[in-house]
Amino acid sequence: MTLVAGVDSSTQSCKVVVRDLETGALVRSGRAAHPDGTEVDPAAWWSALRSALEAAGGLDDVAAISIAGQQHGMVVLDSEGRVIRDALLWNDTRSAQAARDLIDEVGAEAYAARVGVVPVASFTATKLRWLRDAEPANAARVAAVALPHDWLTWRLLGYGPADESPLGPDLEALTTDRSDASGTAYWSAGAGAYDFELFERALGRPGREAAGAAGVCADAGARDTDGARVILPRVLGPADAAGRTPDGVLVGPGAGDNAGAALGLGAADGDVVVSIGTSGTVFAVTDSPIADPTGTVAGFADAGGLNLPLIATLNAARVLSSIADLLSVDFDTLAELALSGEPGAEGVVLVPYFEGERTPNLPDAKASLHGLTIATTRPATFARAAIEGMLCGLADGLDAVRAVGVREKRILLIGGAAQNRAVAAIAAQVFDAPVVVPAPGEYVADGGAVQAAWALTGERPTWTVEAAAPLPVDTRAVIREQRGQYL
Ligand SMILES: Nc1ncnc2c1ncn2[C@@H]1O[C@H](COP(=O)(O)OP(=O)(O)O)[C@@H](O)[C@H]1O
Ligand SMILES: O=C(CO)[C@@H](O)[C@H](O)COP(=O)(O)O
Repeated sequence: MTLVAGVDSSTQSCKVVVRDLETGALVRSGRAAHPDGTEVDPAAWWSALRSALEAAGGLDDVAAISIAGQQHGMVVLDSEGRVIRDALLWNDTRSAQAARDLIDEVGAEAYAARVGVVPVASFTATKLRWLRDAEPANAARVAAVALPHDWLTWRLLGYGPADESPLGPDLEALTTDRSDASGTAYWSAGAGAYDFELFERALGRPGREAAGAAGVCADAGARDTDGARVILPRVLGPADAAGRTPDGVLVGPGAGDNAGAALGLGAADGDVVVSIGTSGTVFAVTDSPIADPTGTVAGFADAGGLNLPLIATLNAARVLSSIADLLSVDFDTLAELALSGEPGAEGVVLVPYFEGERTPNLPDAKASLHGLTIATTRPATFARAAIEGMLCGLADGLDAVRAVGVREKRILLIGGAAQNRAVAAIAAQVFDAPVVVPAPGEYVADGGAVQAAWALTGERPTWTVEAAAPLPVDTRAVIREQRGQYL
């Protein structure tokens, strides 16, 4: 049996799946936790990846692997391959002013036209601008900029600081893929190329694409050794390999986690994916790139050679864990409480902007609870209002992706919180389209396994994904309508 592995290095944890190349059957899996916080030492991800791989039985009998991961995080490396400062994650909003500055300088329409996105605090470019302004000494030391999955792929290939890796700090060996590159705000899915002027505008230093690992690099002249230009990872296509691990395991291109999920689910025309993890996301695979000058919908690339228009919220599964903690209940009891009441939670509305918000773009917002009376101040209304409030943000996201031309036949509901029976049931009352909850699984890591298989064989595998029957559409207008008065 030939085995392939996929990884999801997500915000809260690292998950590994090992699958049979032929049938796609799950053979083994493993996971390890990531630290909390929006600023993380990437060494913690490397350590979690190694633990999760060990828990999944290791790579000795695995032919190929590919790493998908949380998007946008800023990993800055010096010329010795060392991480200069902790990575700023996608949900770190300190670069909100930097985003506004970049838009003032370039213009929202120009950004959308050039790279398919208008900067918000999540995107890598804004974090680089923040670094330039807040930590100029660190900005001056930057020799390469990578995303979380790029950096982990590089480490897995054997690169890193000289005292920590067999192959040493060859920054030219850094790779990324189209999907993750498109979340930087300096790579265009439409053009299939970096926009180096936008990169330089962000960091204040010129950039260039990595030439390829030593001994592999076709164009030795492309290497410039004076370090004047900052290296950006070489962008791989869907079937490309990044290289091999020191033990000979083929390494696929990797992906942003949402693109990974689309691949793992086999999302096709008519499918809109709603993912409820640390982030809430709504996305679809489309033939044409989109450029939304309002910045609501990001024109990302997918991991299969197409496009992935996407909206993201900062407040998703953690809204539910916060309210469950507040009520001192587990997730099953939270579900029971939420389902014990009527749609609309007796007028109680949670606007759940606990962490600021990205859609709508309100990085400094806070959460608020409305409509309480003495009679409605009960665990059941809080539980329902939390789920309804979180889902309403995603329903607005569905409207936004529809507004750029996406037409869904069904919604595929995935991510940790999709396993909550109240979330699935209330989703059928909030959305106005059939909701399908695929079998519980790690679809981002599965996307990594698809990439590994693709890089190994040259063919995209056609594994089947099990899904329950669609939940009947049961839209209750009151849920979204009553919230309108509090936005
Ligand atoms: N039954 C459940 N009900 C609600 N939330 C859940 C449930 N199970 C897991 N979660 C939440 O899902 C999140 C993890 O989901 P996941 O998709 O793995 O997130 P990420 O990819 O962002 O790390 C955690 O915040 C966890 O608390
Ligand atoms: O910022 C985005 C997408 O643009 C997020 O979706 C991150 O990619 C993190 O994902 P999770 O850890 O929530 O899966």
